[in-house]
Amino acid sequence: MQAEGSISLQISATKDVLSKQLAEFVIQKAAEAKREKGKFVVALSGGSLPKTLAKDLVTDDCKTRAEFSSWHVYFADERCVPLDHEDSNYGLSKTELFDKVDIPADQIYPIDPSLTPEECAAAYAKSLEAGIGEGIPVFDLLFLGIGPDGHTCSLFPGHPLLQENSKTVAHILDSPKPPPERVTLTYPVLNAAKEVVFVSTGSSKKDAMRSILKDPNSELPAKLVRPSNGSVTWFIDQDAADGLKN
Ligand SMILES: O=C(O)[C@H](O)[C@@H](O)[C@H](O)[C@H](O)COP(=O)(O)O
Repeated sequence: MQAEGSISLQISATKDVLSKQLAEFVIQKAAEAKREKGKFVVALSGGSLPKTLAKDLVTDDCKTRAEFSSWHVYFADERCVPLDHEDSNYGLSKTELFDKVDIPADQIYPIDPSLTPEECAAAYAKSLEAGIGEGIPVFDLLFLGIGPDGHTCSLFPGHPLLQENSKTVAHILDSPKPPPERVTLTYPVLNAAKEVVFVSTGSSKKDAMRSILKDPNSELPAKLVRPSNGSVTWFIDQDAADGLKN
C-alpha cells in the first residue's frame, strides 16, 4: 500500500527563480524546526542539488534568516570515495554550501570513506542512530534529486535495493550512475521524513516528471517516496515541467 502524504508542485520559470523560491521555503522550515526543537535535521543529495540549493541561501539576506547554526546535515546518499574526491557529495556540498555559511563542523556528518561500502553503510546507520535516535531516523527535511530514469538517492529502477525495508542505510556496488560504489538512505527512512523536497530541473527530467506526476501507476523510485506523515514538495523549472503538458 503506497504511503499517503500531501504532494505540492512549485513550477518556476527558470532555475534562478527556483533557487530563490527554494531558499525561502527552506528558511521557513528551518525556523519552524528551530522553534519546535532547537535543531533542523536534514539530508542532502548530490548532483545539481547542492548548487541549486545554495545559490540564494548563501546570500547575506538569506543566510541571516536560515538559522544555519541549528542545522544538522547528513547525506541522503554518498559515493564511496575520499571526502576530497571530485565525486564526493560531501565535497560538493562543502564547496557549494558549508564553506559559505556557519553550520558548525561537528553538525555535519560525512561517511567514513576508509570503510568498505558495506561497512560504511552500517557505520552510517549507527551515526544516524547516535545523532537522531533509535529506530527509523525522522528527518525534518530531505533534499532529494531525481535522475532522468526516475532514480533518487542511489535507489535505481529495478534494483533490489527498492525492496530494502529493514536497513536504514544500504550499500550498492553496481550503481548505473557512476561511481558504482555508494551508500544510500532506504525507503523506510525516506518515508518517515516530515518534509521531502525534490528539485528537478532541465528537459532531461521531463519524461520522469510526467510519469511521476501524471501516471498513477508509475513505479519510478522517486514516485515511491511518499512519507506517511510528511509532505512532498516538488520544485521544478519550466524545462522539466514541459513533460506535464498534455
Ligand atoms: O549522488 C547522486 O548522484 C545523487 O544523490 C543523485 O541521486 C542525484 O540526486 C540524481 O542523480 C540527480 O542528479 P542531477 O540533479 O545532477 O540530475
